[in-house]
Amino acid sequence: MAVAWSEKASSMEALSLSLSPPMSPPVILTQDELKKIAAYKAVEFVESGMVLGLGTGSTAKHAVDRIGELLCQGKLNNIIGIPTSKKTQEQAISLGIPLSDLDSHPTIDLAIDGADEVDPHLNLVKGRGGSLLREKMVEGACKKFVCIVDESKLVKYLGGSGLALPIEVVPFCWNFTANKLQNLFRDSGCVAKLRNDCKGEPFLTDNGNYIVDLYLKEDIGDLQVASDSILRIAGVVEHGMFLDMATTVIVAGELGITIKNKQ
Ligand SMILES: O=C[C@H](O)[C@H](O)[C@H](O)COP(=O)(O)O
Repeated sequence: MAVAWSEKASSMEALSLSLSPPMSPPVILTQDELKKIAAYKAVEFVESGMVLGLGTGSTAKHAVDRIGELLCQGKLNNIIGIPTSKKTQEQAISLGIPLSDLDSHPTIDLAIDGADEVDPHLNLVKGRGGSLLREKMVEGACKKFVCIVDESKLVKYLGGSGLALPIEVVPFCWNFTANKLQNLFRDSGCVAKLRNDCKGEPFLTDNGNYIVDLYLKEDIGDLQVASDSILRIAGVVEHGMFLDMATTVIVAGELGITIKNKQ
């Protein structure tokens, strides 16, 4: 379902963005504004009393801010948030969103989170912010997972953006694991690189693990086969492909919002 900006006043009003009158030049929105529009639209799915998976990243941050705002205004009540990272946990606490975890709430009504890539079948790449493991645990426990992206995240196939497919690995002999991963996809011209932080040290996930980023030159074919092969390598904790998990993807682009639902 595609909705043009001019017809989509409610999301835009929520953002207090001024729309051009009909026939005037199109409004040029920044990437962050598009992320915010997708996030606000997703929060329209939130109802009082829900247990919510709270995503991580620059897009999900807008959704968490909006949930906090609606709680503060009394327009939402009795929300319980399950954060997907320490950063989101801190943000939610600062906004006064009550929090819990999967141990206490093993079933989540709705999760809202961003993605790094979305393919035409609504498969995702996630984890370029390093939060893929907790995201996969939380979003795997959801009745509904609404993914929110700006249109730059749409790809023909996973890996198609030329950016990384992140794999969380244990630090022990990470180079051994990285070589195994690179060999697995050598026919796709794969290069595996350990992710470093801004100080040049190995990037540490919230779980104390490392991230090996896989750069793929070609489509890796059957994603379920690829997923199973990655997870069979000892040393791999989880990968950033989220296959068949998103129930809805909200895409914000220059021409409007597109809502894609899982078939
Ligand atoms: O680890 C990070 C998460 O998977 C993010 O949801 C993903 O990287 C998208 O982040 P952003 O909304 O900042 O592009």
